[in-house]
Amino acid sequence: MRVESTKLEGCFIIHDTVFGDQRGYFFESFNKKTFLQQTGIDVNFVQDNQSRSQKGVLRGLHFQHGEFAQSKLVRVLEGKVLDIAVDLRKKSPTYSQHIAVELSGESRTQFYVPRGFAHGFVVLSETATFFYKCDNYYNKASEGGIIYNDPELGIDWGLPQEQLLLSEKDTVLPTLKMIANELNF
Ligand SMILES: Cc1cn([C@H]2C[C@H](O)[C@@H](COP(=O)(O)OP(=O)(O)O[C@H]3O[C@@H](C)C(=O)[C@@H](O)[C@H]3O)O2)c(=O)[nH]c1=O
Repeated sequence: MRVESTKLEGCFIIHDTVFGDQRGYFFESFNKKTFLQQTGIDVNFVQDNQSRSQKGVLRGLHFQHGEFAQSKLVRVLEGKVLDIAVDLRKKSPTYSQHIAVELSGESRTQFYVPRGFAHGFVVLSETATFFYKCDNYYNKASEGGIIYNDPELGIDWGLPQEQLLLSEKDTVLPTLKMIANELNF
């Protein structure tokens, strides 16, 4: 496992060590001890999620407030996505900045998004199966979100607007400025 730091403190890109042979391949997709050694984070994942989406589907930008804040280790099993994390930690020097990471079934790259970030992704391939581990349980009442096209965030999602497909809920999310006072990360 090789861990790459990013411009946003606490966000890591993870390249796994893959063993290939005539049967196919093998790799450890998560190892708590190695993860701690390489990142310094003693994470305790309690929930795994999987979703499948067609091209142009944009899920996000999502987070959970307060005691239900979640860190996520995300990856793509099949297909290709552009994954986005936005820093919502008020005291962070990179507050409101984001990072974009391409994840695919082929590269098997993983992305660790710590608590205090909004997260979202858009599907670039015909379909994509997205898988992620979370260190806190889903809690509907704690759900928060930021609109994907917040002009102050200026995220380039890599696809033309007319190709994007969002849930109804995700089309009416507020801008970061509108909810900045409620954030307590
Ligand atoms: C996220 C989640 C949703 N659900 C339910 C609620 C709802 O009925 C259905 C679909 O939920 P959503 O529309 O919120 O799913 P989705 O838009 O895929 O939400 C996810 O988006 C990505 C970007 C994230 O970062 C995740 O944390 C999560 O917020 O699944 C759960 O039961 N458990 C969960 O952990």
